[in-house]
Amino acid sequence: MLKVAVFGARGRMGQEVVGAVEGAADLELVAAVDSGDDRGAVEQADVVVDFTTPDAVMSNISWCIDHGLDVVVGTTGFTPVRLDEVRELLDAKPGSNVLIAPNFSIAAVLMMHFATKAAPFFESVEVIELHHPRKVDAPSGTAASTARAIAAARADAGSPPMPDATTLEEDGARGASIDGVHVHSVRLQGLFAHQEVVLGNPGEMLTIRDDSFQRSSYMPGVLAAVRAVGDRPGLTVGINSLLGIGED
Ligand SMILES: NC(=O)C1=CN([C@@H]2O[C@H](COP(=O)(O)OP(=O)(O)OC[C@H]3O[C@@H](n4cnc5c(N)ncnc54)[C@H](O)[C@@H]3O)[C@@H](O)[C@H]2O)C=CC1
Ligand SMILES: O=C(O)C1=N[C@H](C(=O)O)C[C@H](O)C1
Repeated sequence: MLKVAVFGARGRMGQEVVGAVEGAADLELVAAVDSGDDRGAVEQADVVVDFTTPDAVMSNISWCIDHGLDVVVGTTGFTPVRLDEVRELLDAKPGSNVLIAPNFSIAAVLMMHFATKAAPFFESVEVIELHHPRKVDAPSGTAASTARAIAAARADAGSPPMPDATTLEEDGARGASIDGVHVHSVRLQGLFAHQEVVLGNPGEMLTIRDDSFQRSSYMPGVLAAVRAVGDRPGLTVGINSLLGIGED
């Protein structure tokens, strides 16, 4: 039995992860902790799963590395700078493995993969993410990660800058620009988690869209990561390699 602890256990995702771990025959839930709870039982775990907040997650990872525990992280807020900080923590105290994924849903992982492949074939690409209004961060971690991957794919392919004549703009009207890719965030009652990547050429358009309707959509990916992280030294970003989908 692989022993699992959950950080953020009383949150929306944490509760779903607790249920998924309890329902898996090969996993044992040894601790379910939230803000302010005692962490004593976490030290028995093989793997900690973190779905907390962008403010808390770096110190949580650091705590796990200090205690020699492997970590699966779904919490958002991971810029390239933060990923480098995690690598530095691992270098300073080897022994733990960390897997960080902006999105554990198969549909979202494929959406990001297809969008990255398609991006160099189009003159214009923008990202529109739509979420429930209780979400605290914008843009979503998935959208930020998609934009970075699209920008990298276009740079590798030698794509020219995207056409855009905007010189007069109300603040924020063109969304966030992440590595030059515009990202627009919608927060709407009734929605859960959705993203479109829109790609345009003269006379044609491609839309790549994924929809998560419920948090159970993340659980196969989270449990696959829990089972795999022990065999993946250092930092793994994304679950593409676990699913055999191209490169992370
Ligand atoms: N990677 C993925 O596939 C997904 C990622 N997320 C991300 O997961 C994170 C959590 O989302 P939700 O569950 O909706 O948020 P939430 O606000 O419902 O839950 C966060 C929980 O973390 C707790 N918490 C805060 N600091 C803590 C600490 N230091 N130790 C332990 N617990 C702590 C809070 O008290 C709260 O219960 C967000 O960053 C969200 O964007 C959400 C869905 C899927
Ligand atoms: O907060 C959420 O709900 C979600 N957060 C993740 C993100 O920011 O990308 C994943 C998914 O979109 C749901």
